[in-house]
Amino acid sequence: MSLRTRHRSRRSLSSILGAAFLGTVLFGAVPCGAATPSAATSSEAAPSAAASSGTTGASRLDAVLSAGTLRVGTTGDYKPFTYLNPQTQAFEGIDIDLAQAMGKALGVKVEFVKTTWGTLLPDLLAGKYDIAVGGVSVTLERQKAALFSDPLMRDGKTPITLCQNKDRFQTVADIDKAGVRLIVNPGGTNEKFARANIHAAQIEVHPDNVTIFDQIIAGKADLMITDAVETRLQQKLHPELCAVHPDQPFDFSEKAFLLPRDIVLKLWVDQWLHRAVATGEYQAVVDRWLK
Ligand SMILES: O=C(O)C(=O)Cc1ccccc1
Repeated sequence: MSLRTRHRSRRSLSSILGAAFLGTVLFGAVPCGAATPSAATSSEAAPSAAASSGTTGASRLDAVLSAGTLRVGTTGDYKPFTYLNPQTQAFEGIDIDLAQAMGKALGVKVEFVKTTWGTLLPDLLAGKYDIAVGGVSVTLERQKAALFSDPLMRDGKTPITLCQNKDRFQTVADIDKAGVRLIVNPGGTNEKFARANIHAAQIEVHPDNVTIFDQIIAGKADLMITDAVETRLQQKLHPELCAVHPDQPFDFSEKAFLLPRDIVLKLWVDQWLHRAVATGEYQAVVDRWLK
C-alpha cells in the first residue's frame, strides 16, 4: 500500500490525532481510585513496584533514591517538549516539567543531561541518565535495547513549508521529485522517515532542530517532514510557515519516556503517569505549554 493510500485510509483517525495527548485519548477514563494526590511518596511507591514485578534484585529506582538525584537525558531542541533556553541555560517544556514533577514525587533532585537524537539511546545504555524525555518516539530500534513508559501521545509525520507552497506538498509522491529540497534534523525519526520514503528529492541534513525552520523561510530548503505536533507549534512561531495536514499525518507513532530495561523503574513511572492524569497534573502541564 502506498503512503498516499494509507494517508487517505487514515482519515477516520484524524479526529483522534488532533488532540491525542495521554489522558484525553490513550487512557480515557483513569480509575478514580488512582487519584490520591498525597499518597505519591517514594517510600510506598518503590516497594509496591518491586512486589508487582516479582523482582527481588536491585532496581535503578533504588539507585535514584539513594543518590537523591534523577538524571534525565534530553536534547533541548524540540518545542514544546524540550528546549534549552539560551538566555537562562535552563531546559523548559512539557517533558521537562513532567520530569521535575517525577523528581518531586520521588523526593529527589532532577539533573538534566544534554544529549542529541543520535546519541539518545547509546547515552541511556551507557548509564549517563536514568530516563530520557522530550518528544521521544517509540521505535523498534529503541525497544530492542530499552523500555518505554506508557505512551504520552499519538502523532505522525507531516510536511511544514512556506504557506504559498502548501498545495505543492500534499503527499509523499508530491514531495519525492527531483529538484525538491527536503530538510531534516539528524539521528531521529525525521531522518529515518526521509531515508525510507524519499529517493528522488534531495535530503539536506541540518544539525539544529531549533534553527531548521529559519532555513525554509530563507529559501535554503523547500520543506521539512516532522511530527504534526511540532508543525502545529512552529506555524504559530513562524507565520510564513504552514503545516500541510497535521490532522492527517503520513504515518502513526507514539511518544513516551525512554527507560533502561528495568521493570521496577518502568512500573513506578507508569504508575506516576496514571496518577498525574487522574489528578489533572498532566493536563495542567500540557496546557501551560500549548494554550
Ligand atoms: O527520534 C525521535 O524520537 C524523534 O521524535 C525525533 C524528532 C526530533 C525533533 C523533531 C521531531 C522528531
